[in-house]
Amino acid sequence: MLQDTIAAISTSLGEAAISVVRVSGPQALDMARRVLRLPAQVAPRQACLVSVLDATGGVLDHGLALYFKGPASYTGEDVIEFHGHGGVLVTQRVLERWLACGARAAEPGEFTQRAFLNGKMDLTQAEAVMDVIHAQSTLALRAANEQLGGAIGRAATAMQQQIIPVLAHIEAFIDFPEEDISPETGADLLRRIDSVLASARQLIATSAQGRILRHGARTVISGAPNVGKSSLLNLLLGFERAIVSPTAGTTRDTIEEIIQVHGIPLRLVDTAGLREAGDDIERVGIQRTERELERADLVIEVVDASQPPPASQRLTLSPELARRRILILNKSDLGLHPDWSSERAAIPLSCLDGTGVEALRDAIRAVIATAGPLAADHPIAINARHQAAFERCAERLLAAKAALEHQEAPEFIALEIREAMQALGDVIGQVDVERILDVIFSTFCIGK
Ligand SMILES: Nc1nc2c(c(=O)[nH]1)N(C=O)[C@@H](CNc1ccc(C(=O)N[C@@H](CCC(=O)O)C(=O)O)cc1)CN2
Ligand SMILES: Nc1nc2c(ncn2[C@@H]2O[C@H](COP(=O)(O)OP(=O)(O)OP(=O)(O)O)[C@@H](O)[C@H]2O)c(=O)[nH]1
Ligand SMILES: [Mg+2]
Repeated sequence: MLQDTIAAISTSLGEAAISVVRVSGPQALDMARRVLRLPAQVAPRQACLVSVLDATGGVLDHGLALYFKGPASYTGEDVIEFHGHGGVLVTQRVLERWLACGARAAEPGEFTQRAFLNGKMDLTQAEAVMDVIHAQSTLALRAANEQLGGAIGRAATAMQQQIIPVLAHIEAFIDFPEEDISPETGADLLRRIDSVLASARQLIATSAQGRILRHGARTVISGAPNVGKSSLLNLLLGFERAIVSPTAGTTRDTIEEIIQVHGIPLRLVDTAGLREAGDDIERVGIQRTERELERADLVIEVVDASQPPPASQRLTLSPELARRRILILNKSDLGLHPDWSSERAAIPLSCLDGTGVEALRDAIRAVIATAGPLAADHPIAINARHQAAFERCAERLLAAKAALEHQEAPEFIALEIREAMQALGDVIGQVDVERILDVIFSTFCIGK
């Protein structure tokens, strides 16, 4: 299957200064001799200025060709890159030339999949490639680069290295059924298992941060109509995204935007003000608000603090969510009504003059940090797939511990430990690869 040669436009299609068409596979250089006007000798990794020829020998484009001789390439195969002019039509025509000369259009993620299959990177590194591309904040990018550098793969491998001697030890007892595992040996094995368990738990603890860094912390701005929710969204965004007006019920649908606060990506959701609904549209808007609140990582509750606290209309949040709520006393430029002074943790703010925005940013960072270690001091942040695998590993290790403590048959203990090993292998893509590969690479961009 790896015998064919694939080609794709690796840059995004739209008018740009340059674009890259990338080709990988055993026929890459032969095809290049037909598609490009190449010199007789092509030195690997040396850019040369060439023309792309159409079927009749006419010129389609001029650009730079790069030849990477396998295995010293991204995919581990022979790779040719053509860096041409970044027009939509010209780039598509260049790709068509490669296809006409026998290349196959690459599937999404296929270049990186080949890099993985050829041993250029482990599975966590392959996943990190898309994390780097998707990163929307400094911390997300740092965590992605850490993973691309192999940090998670190394952690999983180190855990496997710790388990291997335990497994070897227990398997030795399978071969000598007359011997029992001595209490000292048992205690030593338990200690080693515990140490791997501790590593697994440490990594699992980074998954909440991982989700926030990859997908953004879902931050719902909510409150009664007209308190300034949309004004706050606009203020945080830095431009007038949402319509602001003195009419209550201006925002009817939820509005989502991504911002970065102290390096953390936030998915900000502006909502329809919560009140007894006036019409059907408003009722649907309010239902959406309630749904958003259910899955929020953070709630910014806005009140008009120039007015006394309303009798009703304040949010009722689950205790869990209440800990992740920030109360904003908006319209502080009009003077704060004294009845709000009992709200000690609340932040006075004005969307008109910008007072309080820094205090809000700091509060957001503090609340997000309660979800787990921040990437700044601990750049490892695992994804949901790694989390599931590390959890499976921890479960199997716990089962192995229990079996060891109850002096069960070594065959049984070994089975549990082998499954823990396999879970770690899944993280880096060592075993049973086919099952997970398609799922991962199908989410890639074409040409990556
Ligand atoms: N033009 C271009 N830019 C790119 C890529 C690419 O494929 N082409 N990349 C692709 O996504 C990323 C860079 N990643 C790369 C990783 C390895 C190799 C490579 O040639 N590796 C060889 C040689 C290593 C070396 O010289 O030290 C190897 O691993 O053997 C190239 C790009 C981002 N920028
Ligand atoms: N004085 C003052 N007025 C503000 C402030 N923030 C918002 N306003 C005004 O309050 C009114 C309502 O603002 P919006 O941002 O539309 O309020 P909202 O909460 O999104 O309202 P709905 O979408 O209708 O629920 C507008 O006239 C804003 O100009 C503030 O900090 N100070
Ligand atoms: Mg609004």
